[in-house]
Amino acid sequence: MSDTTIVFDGVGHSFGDRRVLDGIDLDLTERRIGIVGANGSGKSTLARMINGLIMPDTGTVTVNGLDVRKNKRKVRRDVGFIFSDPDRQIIMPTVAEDIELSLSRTVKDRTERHTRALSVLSGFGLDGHADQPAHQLSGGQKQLLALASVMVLGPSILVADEPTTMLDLRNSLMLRDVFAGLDEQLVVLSHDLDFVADYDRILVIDGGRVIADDEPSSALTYYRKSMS
Ligand SMILES: Nc1ncnc2c1ncn2[C@@H]1O[C@H](COP(=O)(O)OP(=O)(O)OP(=O)(O)O)[C@@H](O)[C@H]1O
Repeated sequence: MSDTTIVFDGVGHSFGDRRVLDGIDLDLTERRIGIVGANGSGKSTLARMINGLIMPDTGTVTVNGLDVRKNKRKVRRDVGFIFSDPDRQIIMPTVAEDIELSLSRTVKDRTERHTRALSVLSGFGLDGHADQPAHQLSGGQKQLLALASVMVLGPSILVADEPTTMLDLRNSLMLRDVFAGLDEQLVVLSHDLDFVADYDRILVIDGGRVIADDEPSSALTYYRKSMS
C-alpha cells in the first residue's frame, strides 16, 4: 500500500463527439500500478487526468484528497509525469543545468544547486555526464535525466506514459530497476508487459473502459487472450 491515493469517480471524457473514456471508477492505493491496453484505448487520456493535463468532462479525479480540477497547481506538484520521448522534457543545454532548473525553486544558492545536481545525477547513474550537452546522451540516459529532473521536484506519485518506447532492452531493464528503487507511488502505462509484470495491480483498458483490474498474472493473461 502507498500513502497516496488516486480516485476516479464516474470519470468520462470525449474529444469532440468521440467518447474516449467512460464510467471510470477507480481507487488506486497500491504502490505500483501498471496500465495496459491497445493503441487508442484511452490509457494516456486516463493517465493525463491524474495531474490535470486533461480534465474529465464527467465525474471527478481526486489525488491525495484534492479534486484535480480545483487544485491543479498543488496536484501538479504532487504528481510527476514522464513521457515516452524524453526530448519533450529536457529543456536546458547541459545535463547538470537541466537538474539545476528543477532545483531552482528550492535551492537558491547557485554553488549549492550545482553540488546538489551532481549528487542527483550520481543517484540516477549519470555521474560524469554533468557538463555534457543533454542532446548527446543516449536514449536511455535521456530518459534517466528526464526522470531525475522530475523526481528532484519531490512528487509523491510518478506517472510514466510508455517510458520504454524509445529504449533498447538494456536501457529498458535499467529503467525497470531504477523504478523498482523509487519509494513514490508509480503508475506506468506500458506496451511492454514484462516491464509491469511484478507490479501490485494491473488495469486493462479497452474502448475507454477498464475491462480487467487484477494482480499481474491474471490481468496480463486476460489481456494477452483478448488481443489474440
Ligand atoms: N487531443 C486529442 N484530440 C482528439 N482526439 C484525441 C486526442 N488525444 C487522444 N485522442 C483520441 O482519444 C483516443 C484515446 O487516445 P489515448 O492517447 O488516450 O490512447 P492510448 O491508449 O494511450 O493509445 P496508445 O497506446 O496508442 O498511446 C484515441 O482514439 C485518440 O485518437
